[in-house]
Amino acid sequence: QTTVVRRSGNYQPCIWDSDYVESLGSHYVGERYTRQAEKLRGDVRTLFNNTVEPLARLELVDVLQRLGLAYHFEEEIKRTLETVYTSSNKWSKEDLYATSLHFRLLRQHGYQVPQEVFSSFKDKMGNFKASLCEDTKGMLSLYEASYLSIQGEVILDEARDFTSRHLEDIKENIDVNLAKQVSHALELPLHWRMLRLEARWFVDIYERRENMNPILLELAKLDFNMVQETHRNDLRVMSRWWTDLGLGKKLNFARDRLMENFLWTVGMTFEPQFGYCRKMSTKINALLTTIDDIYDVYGTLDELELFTDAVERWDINTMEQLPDYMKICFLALYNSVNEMAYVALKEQGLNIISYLKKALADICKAYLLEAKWYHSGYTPTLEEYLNNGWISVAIPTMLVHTYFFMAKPITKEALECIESYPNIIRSASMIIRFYDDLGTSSDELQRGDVPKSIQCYMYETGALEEEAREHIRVLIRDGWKKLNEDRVADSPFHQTFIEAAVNLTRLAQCIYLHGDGHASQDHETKDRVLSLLVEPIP
Ligand SMILES: CC1(C)[C@@H]2CC[C@@]1(C)[C@@H](OP(=O)([O-])OP(=O)([O-])[O-])C2
Ligand SMILES: [Mg+2]
Ligand SMILES: [Mg+2]
Ligand SMILES: [Mg+2]
Ligand SMILES: [Mg+2]
Ligand SMILES: [Mg+2]
Repeated sequence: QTTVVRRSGNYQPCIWDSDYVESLGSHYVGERYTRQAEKLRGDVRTLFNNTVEPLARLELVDVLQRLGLAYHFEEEIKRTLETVYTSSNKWSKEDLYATSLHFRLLRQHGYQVPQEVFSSFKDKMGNFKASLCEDTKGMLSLYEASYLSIQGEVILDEARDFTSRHLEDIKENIDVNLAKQVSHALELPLHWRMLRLEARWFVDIYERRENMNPILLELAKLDFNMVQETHRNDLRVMSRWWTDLGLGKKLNFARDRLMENFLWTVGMTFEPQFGYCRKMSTKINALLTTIDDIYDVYGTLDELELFTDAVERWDINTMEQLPDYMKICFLALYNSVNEMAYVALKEQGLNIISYLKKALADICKAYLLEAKWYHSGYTPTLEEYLNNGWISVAIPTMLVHTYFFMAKPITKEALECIESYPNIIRSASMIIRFYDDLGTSSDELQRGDVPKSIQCYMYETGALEEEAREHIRVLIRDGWKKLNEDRVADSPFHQTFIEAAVNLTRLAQCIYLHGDGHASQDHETKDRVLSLLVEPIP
């Protein structure tokens, strides 16, 4: 019996004490708040009906979206955009701000708007007119609109480069609020931002606007705090589940990150009605995080083969062949996933076990291939790595489960294409693989892990690390163009699921923006948890 030398994740212990999480108070519950919110929503509907000028209506739509209130006014927004779209011939050709706002909102909601609407802002040489630089609001609006581009739209690429370059300079001599919005946008375009974080940030910006509407501000704060309350309730339940499950304590080589696994689900769908989806997705995320560490850090190749076989067979009797640490993980997975299947059978009369089992087997096989590469010292080509990496980043498995936690009803058409992973899942997963590697590969390589996209590219081309990172950032930008196409394409999935895939991509971007926000819980991720889940807006 050779002594097995096992690597360790060197992960920090969990900073969120479960007693603290489970003691998080309830503030915004009860009739008083629901009645107040209802009244304010009525006032906003009146405001909508009294706003007739098309540009003002679009600005109201934009503010409602940024404040996180759009989900209450989907009908009003749909009607507004429909009207604007059918009268697009009346758009002013001179006003860059208005044209960009029209373009961004219509594309965001799936309307086909040609990039040529911006041609009138170019000079006879085909460049964007230098005079546009005086119009900061217009330049900012064009910058944001350019991120709704799909592949091959040269005018929008030029618009992105033109505005990025000039917005860097002009932010000196403009009013402080607008300057804040410019630097916020340059850090990350609106289209890529996590909705809840953006709402939290924009409330503070909106409050300082001279033309702000106090009804919108009051509703934005109240709704944010009431939604945060529902998230806190979901979190408390899942913290209790994780503590009772005891997996984080038993397998102390793996990440114990219940809070972050929950945060992923809030990023995916924040609306109160999707509490079940957040809770079940938290279970899947927590189990996959643990299994990822079994494959990446702890398991020997023989053991990993056994675990992969057990998941593929989905047969409780295969447990006997597993080492103890895998027995408890397999049984936790088996019980949790079968319970999810039970709920679908009870509520919708469908046996979905084969779909869940396939998604789990696919990821274990992807994990195993990476482990084989690592243990044999093989560095795959970037293409080889990515063909496996879009699955091993766990997003396809997570989204297949999310579909079943969200869909009412689960449809035959969706079942037929979910198994082969539709484009929306593939493009979101690929981008998240890139974000994950940018954020986690330095630590992963230190502890010993398969070469990641950055290292594969360096190995294949001889590029330096910074060049390789820049290449990955270009692939992310191109990935978003693909995602922009997939998010509006015909599909058997309802828009909430499509948006969940896009939101997961946005969440990954912010988790990994400054390193491994999933494993290292302090700094950015801690502030985010506090502002999103703990501290109400005063
Ligand atoms: C939920 C997840 C996206 C999935 C499991 C934990 C993650 C945060 C990520 O963790 P990581 O170890 O960086 O994945 P990988 O690099 O080993 O694929 C992969
Ligand atoms: Mg919504
Ligand atoms: Mg642990
Ligand atoms: Mg890993
Ligand atoms: Mg891994
Ligand atoms: Mg990683």
